[in-house]
Amino acid sequence: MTKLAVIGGGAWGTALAALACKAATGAEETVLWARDETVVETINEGRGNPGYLPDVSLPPALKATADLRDAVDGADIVLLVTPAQALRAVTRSLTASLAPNAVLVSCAKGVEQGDLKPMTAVLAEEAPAHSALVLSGPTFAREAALDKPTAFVVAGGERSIVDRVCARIALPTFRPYASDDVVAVEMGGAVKNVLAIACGVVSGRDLGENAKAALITRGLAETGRLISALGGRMETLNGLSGMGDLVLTAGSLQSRNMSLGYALGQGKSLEAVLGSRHTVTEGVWTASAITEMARKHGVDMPICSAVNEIVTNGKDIDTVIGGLLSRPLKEE
Ligand SMILES: NC(=O)c1ccc[n+]([C@@H]2O[C@H](COP(=O)([O-])OP(=O)(O)OC[C@H]3O[C@@H](n4cnc5c(N)ncnc54)[C@H](O)[C@@H]3O)[C@@H](O)[C@H]2O)c1
Ligand SMILES: O=P(O)(O)OC[C@H](O)CO
Repeated sequence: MTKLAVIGGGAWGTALAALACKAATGAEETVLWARDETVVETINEGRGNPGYLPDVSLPPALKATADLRDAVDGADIVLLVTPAQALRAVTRSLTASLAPNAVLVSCAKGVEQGDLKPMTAVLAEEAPAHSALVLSGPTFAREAALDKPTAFVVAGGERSIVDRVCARIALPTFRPYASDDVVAVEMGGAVKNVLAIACGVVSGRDLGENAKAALITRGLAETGRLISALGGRMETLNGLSGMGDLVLTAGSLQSRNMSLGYALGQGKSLEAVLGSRHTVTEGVWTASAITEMARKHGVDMPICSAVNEIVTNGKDIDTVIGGLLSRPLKEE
């Protein structure tokens, strides 16, 4: 018997656990850890996870637990699906219970504030004896959980381990692609959340489709500069975890990042928008980390810094947009 544990009972954790359960053969177990006992009870009683994935029924074989040790005990694959800023603390509290062969897969999209660490670097620091992989791509949890066709990337340094994770979770409607470019895969997912906020602001301010296309394209260019500086490859940025996820997230009000930007663009305050939701909007927390990272590596990221001015420093949106538009002319 092998076991896959999913850590985090929010929208994406629940969707991944449901999909992994559907992909399991008879000899494979799937367990979901959620810190909230009510979520655990509701899942185990077969009533789904309505607070995070309304109207999605979960496979009866999916078992949830609020006991972290129980969840990871004997697991050979552990998917970590908490918000990015919580990943270190959660990983630290489960490391001692990991099986020696456990592989850790970050499914969070963000960069740690303060230390400016990508998620696999956090995993490597907290659990150095275990392989650290990343799973990312254009994946709205609800669509994936409803078995709508979804493709994504699993990246890691050792191909046989990446292939093992892909094989365990693959379904006809949930297609993993393997990659060895961990840096580009995780940075593409982290930066797109910040850019999606910018696209939301543009839509909310009614600045037009031309402006949105320009933001997406120039946003990809600045993501590419950061990825190159960190040692990742541009061709990865052109794939599912880069362009694919940016196009998805920046183009849909289903996205929490895009819709937050939209509300800001319409004049709502950040506090009011965040106060009205119980789920994470990663770009708000990653904007400052990306801006600092860019500064540290001497990379020009004007759109991410503009978002940071708005969400971290509370600058007036029109002043920030004016600043972006009055930058010196340059080559593409
Ligand atoms: N929802 C999606 O469509 C989607 C898709 C791909 C990737 N992601 C990424 O997955 C990560 C999780 O997103 P989500 O949509 O599941 O978020 P969510 O807000 O729906 O759920 C977050 C979960 O983490 C738990 N949590 C919050 N703080 C915690 C802490 N300090 N310690 C332990 N648990 C904590 C919450 O109780 C909740 O169960 C994010 O990085 C997000 O960018 C989300
Ligand atoms: O709702 P968002 O903005 O957190 O986006 C969810 C996923 O990351 C889309 O791939």
